[in-house]
Amino acid sequence: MQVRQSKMDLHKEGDTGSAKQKKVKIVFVIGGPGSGKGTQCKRIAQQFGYTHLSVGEILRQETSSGSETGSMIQKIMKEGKLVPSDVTVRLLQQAMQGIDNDKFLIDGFPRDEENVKVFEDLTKMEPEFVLYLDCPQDEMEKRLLSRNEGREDDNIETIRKRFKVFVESTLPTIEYYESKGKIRKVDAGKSIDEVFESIKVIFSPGKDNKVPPSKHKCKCLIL
Ligand SMILES: Nc1ncnc2c1ncn2[C@@H]1O[C@H](COP(=O)(O)OP(=O)(O)OP(=O)(O)O)[C@@H](O)[C@H]1O
Ligand SMILES: Nc1ccn([C@@H]2O[C@H](COP(=O)(O)O)[C@@H](O)[C@H]2O)c(=O)n1
Ligand SMILES: [Mg+2]
Repeated sequence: MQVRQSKMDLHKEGDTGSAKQKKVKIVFVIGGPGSGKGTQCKRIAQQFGYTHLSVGEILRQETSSGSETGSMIQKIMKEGKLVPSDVTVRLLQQAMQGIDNDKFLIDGFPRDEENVKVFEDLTKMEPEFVLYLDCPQDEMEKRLLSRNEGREDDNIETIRKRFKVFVESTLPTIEYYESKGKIRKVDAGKSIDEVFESIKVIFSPGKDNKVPPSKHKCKCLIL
């Protein structure tokens, strides 16, 4: 069953049917809170033609919809916890289905092993690679406390809870992708420009991005 006509047709649950093939390249961007995911994704999207989707932003938008799901999400985010993966992945799928691009940067995803499993089950896709912004915690804390964007979760109490979730739930997903040879780690504790210089190497074709040429192409999906 298709929801919308788009160059990007993702699986919907129960859609095991037609043999239409689509090529979509997905890069997950993970790192601790304040590691600079949003900042760097904007630059990558601009320079390399990706569509940047921030999962945190998608969830925040849902909180202003007035729906019951929105209220549930708002409560969870305030506590620095993780939204159930079925909710998150469905909202992410909806956001992707409306976009006519075949290259996506998914910022802030996955956050735990359940995110990974539900994403793989519902979309039948895997990321091309996972960009990991590795940043010292004291630097991330400093950045978040001076971010000043009015986010309800940018207070010291919630920030510490988010760090705990990162260590306990998100780091294991990095190990999972490491075992698949998909982690591209950069030192995100440097200046914005310096971090982007390291990232450019990873995204530039023909550079030492450790993606073997045969695997660098988009995956073909059978829908
Ligand atoms: N390399 C850097 N050096 C100094 N400040 C930075 C750097 N990267 C980002 N910042 C600043 O730190 C703050 C957090 O950055 P950003 O919003 O990109 O992080 P994030 O990883 O998306 O965080 P979150 O997970 O909370 O959404 C912003 O105010 C941003 O301008
Ligand atoms: N996969 C995700 C991503 C985010 N959340 C929730 O949103 C909060 C903010 O996310 P940012 O990426 O903008 O920092 C995060 O603390 C979680 O509450 C989520 O549940 N699952
Ligand atoms: Mg962000």
